[in-house]
Amino acid sequence: MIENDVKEVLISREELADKCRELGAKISRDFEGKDLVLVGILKGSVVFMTDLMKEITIPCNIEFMEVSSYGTGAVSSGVVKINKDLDMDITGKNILIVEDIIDTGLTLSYLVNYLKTRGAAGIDIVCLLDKKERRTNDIPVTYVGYEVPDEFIIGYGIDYAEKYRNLPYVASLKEEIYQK
Ligand SMILES: O=P(O)(O)OC[C@H]1O[C@H](OP(=O)(O)OP(=O)(O)O)[C@H](O)[C@@H]1O
Ligand SMILES: Nc1nc2[nH]cnc2c(=O)[nH]1
Repeated sequence: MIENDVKEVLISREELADKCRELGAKISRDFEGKDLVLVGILKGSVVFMTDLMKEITIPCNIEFMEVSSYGTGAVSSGVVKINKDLDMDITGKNILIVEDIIDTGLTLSYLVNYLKTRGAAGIDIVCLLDKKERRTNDIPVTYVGYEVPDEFIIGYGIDYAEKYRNLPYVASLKEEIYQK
């Protein structure tokens, strides 16, 4: 049972559903009349993206990119790699990057710079979880769901070594699992 490796449940499924409703309503208001493209960053954002997009009531395109910097473990390699790029031309579009978690900020600062080179009219970020105390790359995040402590976070799309993405809530992982 994957639940046995959970140290503490940090955000329940009910709280996550409420947060998606709240963020979806704000985004729908703020981007009314604009050419909006949601860009989900695989794989971690997949659950958040799915729940959030159902709460957005204005027309929008859905795109995905896959980038990685963490390899299979708990420590970032420091180098961001694009494994899957956008499928569409984003010239003149308003991009809303949908991320699960911001930690050092390396991934998002790399992505924002990259998307600027692709001719986007505007780039905003919605990030479910913010590990603020770990930030090394300062990056403006337009919408933040929750601040989380500097613990190893899993669940609701977020993995450790590709496991635990299917936990329906956000939790911290027991130290003995990732310090093995
Ligand atoms: O702020 P940073 O220190 O850059 O960390 C945040 C990034 O780390 C995670 O992705 P990961 O590379 O683990 O890939 P995944 O989404 O496929 O799990 C997460 O989804 C963010 O993209
Ligand atoms: N799974 C996971 N990925 C991360 N990437 C950056 N921080 C984290 C974290 O706490 N958990």
